[in-house]
Amino acid sequence: MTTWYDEAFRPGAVIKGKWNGHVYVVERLLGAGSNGIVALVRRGNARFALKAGYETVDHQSEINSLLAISMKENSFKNFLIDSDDMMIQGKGISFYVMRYIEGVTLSEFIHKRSQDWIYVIGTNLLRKLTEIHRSGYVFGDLKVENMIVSNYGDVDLIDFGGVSPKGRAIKQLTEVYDRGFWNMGERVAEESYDLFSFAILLLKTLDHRKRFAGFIKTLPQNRELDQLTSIMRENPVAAQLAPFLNKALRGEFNTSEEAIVEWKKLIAGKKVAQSTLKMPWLKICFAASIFICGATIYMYW
Ligand SMILES: Nc1ncnc2c1ncn2[C@@H]1O[C@H](COP(=O)(O)OP(=O)(O)OP(=O)(O)O)[C@@H](O)[C@H]1O
Repeated sequence: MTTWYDEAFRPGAVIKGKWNGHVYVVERLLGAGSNGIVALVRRGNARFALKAGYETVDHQSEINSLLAISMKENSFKNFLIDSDDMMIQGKGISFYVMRYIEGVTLSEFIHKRSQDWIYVIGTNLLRKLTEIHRSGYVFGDLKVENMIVSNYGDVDLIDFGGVSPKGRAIKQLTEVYDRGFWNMGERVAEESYDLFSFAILLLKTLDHRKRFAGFIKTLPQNRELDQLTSIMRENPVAAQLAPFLNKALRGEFNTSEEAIVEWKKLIAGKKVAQSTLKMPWLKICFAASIFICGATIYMYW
């Protein structure tokens, strides 16, 4: 069965905003989730990610949250490019256009490079959370799938469907990242809610035994913090981060500003292994030296 988006999001399809009149050409689909469908689009020479929502009310609330956190002078400024409606089969579908972020998931990044990168990525992610918290909001649905990591451990958050004003109920969550699931606190939009998910995200990424798939199936009365602390005992990087992770899991940080200070103290002096840093210039020099050597041999032979 074909759906409205198969036609609207096929490569080469043209999407025209009803109100702002901007024209986008679809390059390819980037992904589809429970709230909407995201495509890589082109306007002139620029590339963007365009997200069309399944439910107008939820979609509008996602745009409002994104607008609210991008009001301040922070890294979310200019993330939202356009928001409009498109007409498909006589029906109005709302969409918004955002910066296109090239990168990979945190798990892929750590797998390709090394676990040491968690120190850099953790700092960058805490900075992002701090920016959102300063705007009076909480991210809500922090998880591996909702962030993109690029070259030097830069972090971008995507999917703002869970962003809630502080003090309100959490509106979108993913079980194992949710402190309510672990009986460790309420589902209220507090900075400590995001910091709990932050700790889970790091533990899930560092856990070689992939225990989280099993945690989902456990009965509520059997979910214990000890299941999480066992990961810290087994993984050397998680063990180093344990003082921070324990505090975040127990809700002992009131603010992300407080958390980032502690994080920085803990990771001071930790470096990313040189072998995992990409150094294109080194490869270029190496290739050039081989070429010069080859050319010299050829000329004097
Ligand atoms: N700005 C962006 N740049 C690049 N890729 C993006 C961007 N935004 C979203 N994507 C891709 O599209 C996919 C789906 O986006 P998104 O998570 O926003 O959808 P969703 O319906 O809200 O998902 P979920 O079911 O997790 O709530 C993402 O996993 C990501 O691969």
